[in-house]
Amino acid sequence: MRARDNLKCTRKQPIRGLRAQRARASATSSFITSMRMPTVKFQHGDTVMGRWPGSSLYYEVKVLNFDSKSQLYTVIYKDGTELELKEQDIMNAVSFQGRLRSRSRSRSPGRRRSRSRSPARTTRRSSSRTSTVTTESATTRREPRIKEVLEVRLTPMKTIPTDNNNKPEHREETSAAANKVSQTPVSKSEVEPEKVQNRYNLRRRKDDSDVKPAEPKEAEVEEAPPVAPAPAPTTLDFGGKIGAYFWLLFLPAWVLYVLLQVNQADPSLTNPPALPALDSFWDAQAFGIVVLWMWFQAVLYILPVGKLSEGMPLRSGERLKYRTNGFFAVTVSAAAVAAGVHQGVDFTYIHSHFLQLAAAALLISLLLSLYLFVRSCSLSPEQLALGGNSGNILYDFFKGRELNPRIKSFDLKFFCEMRPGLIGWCVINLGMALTEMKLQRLQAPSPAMLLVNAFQLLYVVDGLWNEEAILTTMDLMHDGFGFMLAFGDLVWVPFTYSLQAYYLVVHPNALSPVAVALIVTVKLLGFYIFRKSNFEKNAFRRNPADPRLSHLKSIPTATGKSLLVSGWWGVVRHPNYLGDLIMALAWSLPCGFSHLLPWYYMIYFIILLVHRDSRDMSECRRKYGSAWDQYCRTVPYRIIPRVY
Ligand SMILES: NC(=O)c1ccc[n+]([C@@H]2O[C@H](COP(=O)([O-])OP(=O)(O)OC[C@H]3O[C@@H](n4cnc5c(N)ncnc54)[C@H](OP(=O)(O)O)[C@@H]3O)[C@@H](O)[C@H]2O)c1
Ligand SMILES: CC(C)CCC[C@@H](C)[C@H]1CC[C@H]2C3=C(CC[C@]12C)[C@@]1(C)CC[C@H](O)C(C)(C)[C@@H]1CC3
Repeated sequence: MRARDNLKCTRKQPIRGLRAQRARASATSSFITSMRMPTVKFQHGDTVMGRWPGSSLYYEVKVLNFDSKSQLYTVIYKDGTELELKEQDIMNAVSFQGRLRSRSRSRSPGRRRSRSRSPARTTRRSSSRTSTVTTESATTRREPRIKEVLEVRLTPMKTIPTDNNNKPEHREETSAAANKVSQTPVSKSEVEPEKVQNRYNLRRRKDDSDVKPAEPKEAEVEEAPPVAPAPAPTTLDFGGKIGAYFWLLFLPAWVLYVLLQVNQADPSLTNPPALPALDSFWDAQAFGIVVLWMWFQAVLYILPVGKLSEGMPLRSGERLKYRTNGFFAVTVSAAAVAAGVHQGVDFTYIHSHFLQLAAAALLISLLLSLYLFVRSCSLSPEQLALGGNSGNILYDFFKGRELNPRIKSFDLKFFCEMRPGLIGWCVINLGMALTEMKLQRLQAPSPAMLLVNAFQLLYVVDGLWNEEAILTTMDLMHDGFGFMLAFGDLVWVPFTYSLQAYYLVVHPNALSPVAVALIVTVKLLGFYIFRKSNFEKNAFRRNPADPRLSHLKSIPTATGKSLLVSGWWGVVRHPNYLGDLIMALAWSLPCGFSHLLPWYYMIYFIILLVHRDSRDMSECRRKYGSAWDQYCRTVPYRIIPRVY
């Protein structure tokens, strides 16, 4: 199987200052010790070609040190990054060139052409105005200008030829530019980067905080992450295969349970609700309404209104475009709903047919997940998410295989995450407010109901106003689209996040003006932290040189991306989760303390965010190695300062 992706990479982490000199001096002295070892193939000061861990990229490096115990060479890249490499990943520059030449002779020109780099995949570095070096790719450009970069093209193979020692074979080729290398790697390391990370000691050999801003040099202009097609995950999330079976059954059952509970006069764990007859879940009209709603949202999504935003670079270096017209969609939806209310459409139908509407959404999410799974079977490895191709059908069905399933430019994951469920949640809340007025004979919704409606509407509208920010979240960047997200987006979000409003319909809770003021303060505090921190991260990931972030400090990582270590990301490692949790508290408070049910969201959210945080921590540790460890030392708390 041939990869379409051409990868480029430069590193930019200059080592400066006294500590760096000391590090070099100690590296030299330990090298001198190791020089006595007859087995050392490369000598201190040798200029050789070093493979970049987890990829087939080779860079010119200088040998600094050999550690006879670990049998690792410490090498320094031209930009100052120091890494430890195994001998088998270092090549003498002369023999490397020789292999390139012979490889180049053996390739037909037609084949070379077919693998030429698309200009869209050529990225350009931007200089950083933050306090330390930032090295993210920023804009696309047409003319590759770099002289010192080796371009490598990955060709993932299903079978991995290895030599007798189970070591990967290497094949290289030259492309048109003399200094660029096209390679046809078939090594395990490209298929299993996680393992590679363990095998290599991917760490910078000095304290990151020493690194000072560097002016970008012309020779450092281009980069793309040294990435590979999706490997089979070594560790499985969500309790692995057994966990996936469990969640597949548990999640729909849980939705049913809470929806039946909320209607009870005294919802309680010790007071289980009676199960309705199976056929009462199906209602053709309710199904039609859900389909119509999704269709309406799909139409709004594809309208050529609003911005086309670029997603984060994929493993291939490519950046997808997304129509981020969420605010337009919510505005038109609000106008349509207002027109409906005005025309006398009975929105209390939502309350009276809640189970049937939820069942219809569940059916649609199941069908969608099946479709997603089937279409993912014919995909090439680079289109799969890392972690969704374990080989176990049910696990992969649950976790999601394809990273960015699209029908032409219609992005299914983005659409489902941001539109029908999220906007539907607000319509459901409105339906509950109207039902409360009807059942409790009120002229206007109760203050508690108003607060819940207003807070959650603000959350959704803010998400859609800042829709572009979703492109830097875990789901969009890393997770495959499968049952978990399809169900989460279409059933879980609209039908369980609206539970507080549903609860208030039949469980009124009077609030004093002081209580209202306090709850509003909690919400605003949470919202401020949530918005500011998400803004910082999103703006930084999009443009590390953003002048609005000039006061922030960051540390570089070996991947070229940097990590913010001041501002909100210097307070805790997930300040956006902190803000989100505080807001969740403000959503439950209006419902009072008589029952646990309206606190369900808060409890679920703590579990979800703690789990997400730990998933993200392992992913970041895998990606950023020692820079991540340093970030964790600098910012020791995960979500709540001084607590967790
Ligand atoms: N209401 C809900 O049900 C719900 C559920 C889940 C999440 N959320 C909200 O959705 C939003 C997105 O959450 P998320 O889980 O996707 O996580 P996130 O915090 O938005 O994204 C995590 C990613 O940020 C980057 N990052 C981490 N530390 C950084 C640092 N110091 N500097 C710069 N970048 C850093 C890393 O990605 P790269 O380095 O690869 O860029 C990391 O993988 C959050 O606000 C969360 O509260 C809401
Ligand atoms: C137990 C499972 C069914 C869990 C399913 C998880 C999903 C429901 C969530 C995962 C990421 C979440 C998310 C939002 C909604 C809920 C999720 C899809 C979000 C769209 C809500 C609005 C915010 O402003 C947001 C855009 C930041 C947010 C992004 C993540």
